[in-house]
Amino acid sequence: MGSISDWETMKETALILDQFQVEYTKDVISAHRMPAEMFAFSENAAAAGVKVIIAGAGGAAHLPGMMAANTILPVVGVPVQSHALNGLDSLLSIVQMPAGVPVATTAIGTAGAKNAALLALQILAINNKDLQNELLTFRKKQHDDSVKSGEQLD
Ligand SMILES: Nc1c(C(=O)O)ncn1[C@@H]1O[C@H](COP(=O)(O)O)[C@@H](O)[C@H]1O
Repeated sequence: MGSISDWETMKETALILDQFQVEYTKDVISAHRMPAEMFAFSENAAAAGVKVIIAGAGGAAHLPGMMAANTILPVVGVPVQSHALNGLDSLLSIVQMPAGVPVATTAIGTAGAKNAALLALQILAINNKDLQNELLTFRKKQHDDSVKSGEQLD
């Protein structure tokens, strides 16, 4: 994430990765404030065994795009809700990548942070049958909880 102030949002990503017991690292690496560290991380990530990068940032959210510029690992960008523009600035900064350097952009805020984890897990599950089954169980629980919530209206 671009700042520790993003943690309130990005902890939702971590909670889901914890739930699936997937190994990950979390850190503050800002393209704007820490360009050398951002460059080193994204350039070395694949060799270090990273499979997917999730980058959350707000405002002029260049971090996901700059990470994506330095690696061919899939990058999932989470637009953190900003105060001034409610995250529309974050969303547009992340989603409007030029052709050739994709960033998979989620919804703004905590829904996006959760979906970033789930999308990363789905990418990892392509070659992992156990993870596929865990994701199917997750979806089934979500389905059953939704059905139950409707039944409470009866
Ligand atoms: N968008 C970026 C980048 C970047 O893209 O490199 N670095 C920090 N930031 C964002 O600035 C916002 C305010 O940061 P502070 O709260 O630290 O002032 C955060 O949402 C962060 O992601």
